[in-house]
Amino acid sequence: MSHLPETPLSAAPWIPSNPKDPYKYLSGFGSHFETEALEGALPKVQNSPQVCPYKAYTECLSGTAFTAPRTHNLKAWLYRIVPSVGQGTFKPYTANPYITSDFHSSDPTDPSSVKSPDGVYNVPHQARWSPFPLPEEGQSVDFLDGLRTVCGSGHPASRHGLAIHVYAANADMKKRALYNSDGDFLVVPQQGRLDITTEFGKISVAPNEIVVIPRGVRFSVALPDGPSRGYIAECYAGHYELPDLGPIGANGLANPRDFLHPVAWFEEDSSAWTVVSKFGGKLFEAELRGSPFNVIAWHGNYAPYKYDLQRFMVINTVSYDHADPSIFTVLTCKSAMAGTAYLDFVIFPPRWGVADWTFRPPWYHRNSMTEFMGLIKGKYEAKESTKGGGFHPGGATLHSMMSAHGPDALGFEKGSGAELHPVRVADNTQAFMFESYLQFGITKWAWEGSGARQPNYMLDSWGEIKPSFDKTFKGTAAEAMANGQH
Ligand SMILES: O=C(O)Cc1cc(O)ccc1O
Ligand SMILES: [Fe+2]
Repeated sequence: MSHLPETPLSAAPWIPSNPKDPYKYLSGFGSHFETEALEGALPKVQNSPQVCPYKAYTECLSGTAFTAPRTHNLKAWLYRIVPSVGQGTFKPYTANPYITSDFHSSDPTDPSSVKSPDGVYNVPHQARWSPFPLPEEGQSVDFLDGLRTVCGSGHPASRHGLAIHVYAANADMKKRALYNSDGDFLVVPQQGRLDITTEFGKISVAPNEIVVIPRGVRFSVALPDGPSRGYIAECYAGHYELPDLGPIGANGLANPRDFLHPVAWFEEDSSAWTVVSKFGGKLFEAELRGSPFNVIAWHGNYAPYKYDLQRFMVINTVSYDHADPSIFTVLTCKSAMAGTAYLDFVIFPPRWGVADWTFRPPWYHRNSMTEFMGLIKGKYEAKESTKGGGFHPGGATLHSMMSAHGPDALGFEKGSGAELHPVRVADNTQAFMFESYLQFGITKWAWEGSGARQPNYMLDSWGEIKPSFDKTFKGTAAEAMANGQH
């Protein structure tokens, strides 16, 4: 019997991840765009004429220091009905106390408890969470109030580190806009589309797509599909870039033309709005004189963008061994250390598995990097066991630097007994990893407040692993060699 699918994959239709997306986009990672919602709204030639077309105000939004090298310099020029200074005084926003950037205990060796005085857990424990809870029926929670910090490292004040958040919401943000002073938000929806109005225009993003909202960009989220959930990686340092391709060549992985930026869109609304700034990990609110979405035209290379993960061109072995997961890097936020990321965004997309003589699932390992994983849909290879809850869409795992992990007992059994035909791996699934060279602290909400952490994850996954040590067995590779296959 053939192990190949009955319908050839090449005959299957290409279905985009977001077929209902109503918006138009500008394509190209890092391009310098021009877009106007009113014809002639962009000043010709210069950035700041004495009086702008339509008597708009000029405003510059920079994503890097003025003096950053040209290859990394990011900025946008916005032409708006009123400038962003049309705002009241900031005061603390207290409705959501679950966002933080305090990740390091002052006494990590506290012998009485692994819990630090500020409620952060700095522990090497392998952790797994069942799907994070959605708002209960009768509750009305928008994207802003549904944000929860799970873990992170460093602090935005020194522009070093990152935070990982999840969101769970069931209501639109209405006349509230959020911007992040601390870093870029990389949003990975897991359930429900996000209809995001930004200063730069509108973006629709569905599960299996991602969206990046850069530092400073004001946005408001509506939920056309109702209850929504997802993950966010926030980098306090630089910005997300496409990874270098090295010997892969000029093409492959995430291709630049598949990154989509909004076209200018504005509304004339002078009623009272609220703007919320995340600043130093805390939230502050101020009144706005009118909608912040009043930009009639913009140009530049600093703008939000989205990407359909289905467009990722997957590269992997066609000979032997399990390749390092860095081959699946979509975006990276580099540190100053060569080849070492603050944060790599890595996916585990549908693909063919063809490796000969090989244990095909991931190997057991202890990584010098920290690995946070989430699941958008389907299941993740090598996590076969559902004991204690399993790894499900909307859940997460954290394997901190040097903390041992790998296939669970059942995953090992299946992987070491599998017939090595070409097989489809991860069809209709999408797992992802936020991988970082930093050590993470885990928030009190994630550890105990969410109710989602699986306390016996280690034993449930790996407790049944037993030695099958056999002094006479020379290994499958030796067998293959003896048969002249290796
Ligand atoms: O731990 C994990 O499941 C992520 C992972 C996947 C893989 O294929 C190789 C290494 C790795 O850390
Ligand atoms: Fe790993």
